[in-house]
Amino acid sequence: MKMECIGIFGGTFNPIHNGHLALAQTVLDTLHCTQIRFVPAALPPHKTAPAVTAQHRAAMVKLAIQAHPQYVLDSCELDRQGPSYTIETLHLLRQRFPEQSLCLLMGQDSYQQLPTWHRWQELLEYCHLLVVHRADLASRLVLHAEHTEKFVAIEAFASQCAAATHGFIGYLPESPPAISSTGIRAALAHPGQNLSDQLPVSVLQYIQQHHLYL
Ligand SMILES: Nc1ncnc2c1ncn2[C@@H]1O[C@H](COP(=O)(O)OP(=O)(O)OP(=O)(O)O)[C@@H](O)[C@H]1O
Ligand SMILES: O=C(O)c1ccc[n+]([C@@H]2O[C@H](COP(=O)([O-])O)[C@@H](O)[C@H]2O)c1
Repeated sequence: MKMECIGIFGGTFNPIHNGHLALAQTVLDTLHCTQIRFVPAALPPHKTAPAVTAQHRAAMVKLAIQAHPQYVLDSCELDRQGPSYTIETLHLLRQRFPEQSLCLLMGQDSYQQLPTWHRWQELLEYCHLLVVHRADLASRLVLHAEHTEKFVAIEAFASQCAAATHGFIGYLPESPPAISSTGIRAALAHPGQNLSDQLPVSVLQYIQQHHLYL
């Protein structure tokens, strides 16, 4: 029998953009997850505290995903104090979903930084890990030595996500568009630019209504 697979997509989402949404759609098409949980980081561990509050960032995620029945806003990191360590989020989600397969999603840039994450070697005890290629990153995926035995080709990875609760790594070579929140923030600081191909209109309207990123 196939196991339910839940995608976990953490990010600063400052703001959420079409690259994030394309990543989620590619994952849905590949893994047949029943849901993807978008988890905005309250205090991203490796970034300076965002000027835009976690509440605003979460509200933009909610708007961006509201029309998609398989996308869920998970605010669990907003309820915690201190840095938003992913291992703590996974611990919580594993308690909430003990029988399901959990798959942590991340872009290739995040994966290359993984050894700097809090208790990173324990991540695979809680979830699978799917790394998605990032078009604006020239280099190819460099697997961490600790992961070589856990890495499987994408077809086998999709099968493992339907058979095991955690423990495998996969790589999706299809790139979402080369969009970044950094680029969007820079563009928003110069009003008059057309960003409608980079983020949902509802998010753009929210940004304008609340005078964010000026
Ligand atoms: N265009 C993209 N292609 C592939 N992965 C992406 C893309 N944009 C973001 N991601 C991934 O989504 C996750 C959350 O990203 P994040 O919210 O930090 O957005 P970002 O665009 O990278 O932000 P910033 O430019 O502020 O660093 C990270 O794992 C990141 O690698
Ligand atoms: O747990 C950690 O130590 C850790 C370190 C860096 C990043 N993360 C998580 O990785 C996700 C993407 O991070 P960022 O900084 O690219 O938005 C987000 O959910 C962060 O909380 C987690």
